[in-house]
Amino acid sequence: MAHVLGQNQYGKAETRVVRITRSGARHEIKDVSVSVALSGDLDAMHLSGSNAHCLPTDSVKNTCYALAKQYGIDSAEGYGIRLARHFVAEVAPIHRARVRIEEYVWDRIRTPRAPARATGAEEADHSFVRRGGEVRTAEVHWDGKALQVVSGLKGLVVMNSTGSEFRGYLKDRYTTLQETDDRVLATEVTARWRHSFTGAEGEAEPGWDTGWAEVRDQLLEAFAETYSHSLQQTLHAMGTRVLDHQPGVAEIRLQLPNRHHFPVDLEPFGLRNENEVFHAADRPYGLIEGTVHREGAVPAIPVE
Ligand SMILES: O=c1[nH]c(=O)c2[nH]c(=O)[nH]c2[nH]1
Repeated sequence: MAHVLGQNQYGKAETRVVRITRSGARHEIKDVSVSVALSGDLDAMHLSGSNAHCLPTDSVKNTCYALAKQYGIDSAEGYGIRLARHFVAEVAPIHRARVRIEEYVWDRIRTPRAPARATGAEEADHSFVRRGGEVRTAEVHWDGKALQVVSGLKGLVVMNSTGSEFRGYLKDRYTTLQETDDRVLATEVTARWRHSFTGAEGEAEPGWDTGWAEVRDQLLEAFAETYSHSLQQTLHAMGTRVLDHQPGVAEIRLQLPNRHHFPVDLEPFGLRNENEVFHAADRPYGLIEGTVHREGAVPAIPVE
């Protein structure tokens, strides 16, 4: 008995598009994951092996980038409608398109040093923190004699849409990376800081909550205000900022994965990508880690 081909669809899932709009110094960012499923006259592809009706999923992905460049991403819905209409209108065998979009929302980092503007004083022009997903951590060790308290946070995702370069690095025969004087710098901060508090009789306990909030602010401010030659240098600036302002913190350890944003090559479609459309890669990632401690303090936060 013959079997019947039932519902089928295909497309590209989870294309990560970051669209930066640069209106002068003040940037806007849109960060989405797009999943497109197309269906239509695709029976022959499954039954006979003819690919004549198949627009490659690679082209579907490219379309996501190209339309983001040409029309921007005004809203997830608007972008989704544009994409869905595009495939049905432009690709003859395609009769239905389903476009799912997840949008990651970014807020501007607030820093006292940001230029005051009519539109949002104290908000950085090109430094952003991703909303949601952040976790506060604490680790306490007590062996009956010595107390060790380490506060922390993880999942704090930040981005500078400019103000970052990476050049002058060592090159060997396997180096293909091109130098850049203007790149997107994005990372997901894991920070742990050890308090000098010993819990001795009569020693005042620090305000854990206010201290934690201050450290978070200082990490964000340093990230936003540092012109970055590398993530390593930014790490040092962030750690130093915390030690400068928190006398009760003896050391801070930071783990900063470099969340690479690769400019998409739009030349094949006759479009110029002027640092506007990026592919946000999730792996592999550079992993930059380091401790900043006070002179004389013996680092005790474990290296993971
Ligand atoms: O800030 C960076 N540090 C690196 O060590 C590195 N390595 C790399 O390929 N890109 C970058 N960026």
